[in-house]
Amino acid sequence: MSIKIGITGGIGSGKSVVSKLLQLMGVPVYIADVESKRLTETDPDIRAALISLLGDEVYQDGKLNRPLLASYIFGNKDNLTMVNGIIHPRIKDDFRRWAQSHSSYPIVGIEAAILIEAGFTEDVDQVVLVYAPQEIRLRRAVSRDACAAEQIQQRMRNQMPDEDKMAFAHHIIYNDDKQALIPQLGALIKTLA
Ligand SMILES: CC(C)(COP(=O)(O)OP(=O)(O)OC[C@H]1O[C@@H](n2cnc3c(N)ncnc32)[C@H](O)[C@@H]1O)[C@@H](O)C(=O)NCCC(=O)NCCS
Ligand SMILES: Nc1ncnc2c1ncn2[C@@H]1O[C@H](COP(=O)(O)OP(=O)(O)OP(=O)(O)O)[C@@H](O)[C@H]1O
Repeated sequence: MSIKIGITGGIGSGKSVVSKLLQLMGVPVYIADVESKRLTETDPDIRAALISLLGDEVYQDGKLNRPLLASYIFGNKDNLTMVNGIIHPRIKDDFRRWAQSHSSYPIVGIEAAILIEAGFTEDVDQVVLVYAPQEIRLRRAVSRDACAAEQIQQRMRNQMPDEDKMAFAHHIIYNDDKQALIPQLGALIKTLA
């Protein structure tokens, strides 16, 4: 059985970069953002539940209306909780199956911004926090997504502050423009293996 690591960090922290590097270093990583995109479009139970909450327009030509869902959940905590309650159990089941099918690897990972908030920590052995100060995260996310700072800040308000996530982390990878990532990840793999 593999050691399962949960890779987390708020929006713009650099989780995707860290996950890509880990994959290059031989660690398969389940990317929750990508898989949740797949599941929201293919899982009939998720589709039915989202349509009953938001109406038919939440899907357009079979594709999820992402701006509509985003404005529904990021502006209202109750809506966020409801939608998370529909999608997260499915991601958990899917990750369990995926981990089983990758059990020959010594280490596997799951990358999720809201690993801790969504209770995915129960399904992993160790939590790895990718940390960058909030102003760096905001700058990176704004330039990556070419969107307004306010839009990123709205998502940040719906995530636990990364400083609070430190209490749950077994390992912290600093992605703060001061420390290089590859040596930190090499040391992490050595510690885990
Ligand atoms: C709301 C949706 C449609 C917005 O889509 P969009 O293409 O604009 O953004 P994308 O999916 O690339 O997410 C970008 C970032 O937003 C943040 N985010 C997304 N969902 C959530 C959430 N439920 N709670 C807090 N932050 C979130 C994360 O930092 C994520 O990396 C989409 O994020 C979604 O379906 N979210 C619900 C599923 C979920 O919880 N995904 C996150 C798993 S980590
Ligand atoms: N060390 C770094 N140096 C320069 N740019 C970086 C660094 N780390 C990340 N970035 C850039 O910052 C942006 C955000 O990084 P990334 O997409 O990995 O964040 P994330 O934590 O996965 O965010 P999200 O929660 O939105 O998925 C990307 O455009 C990425 O290329």
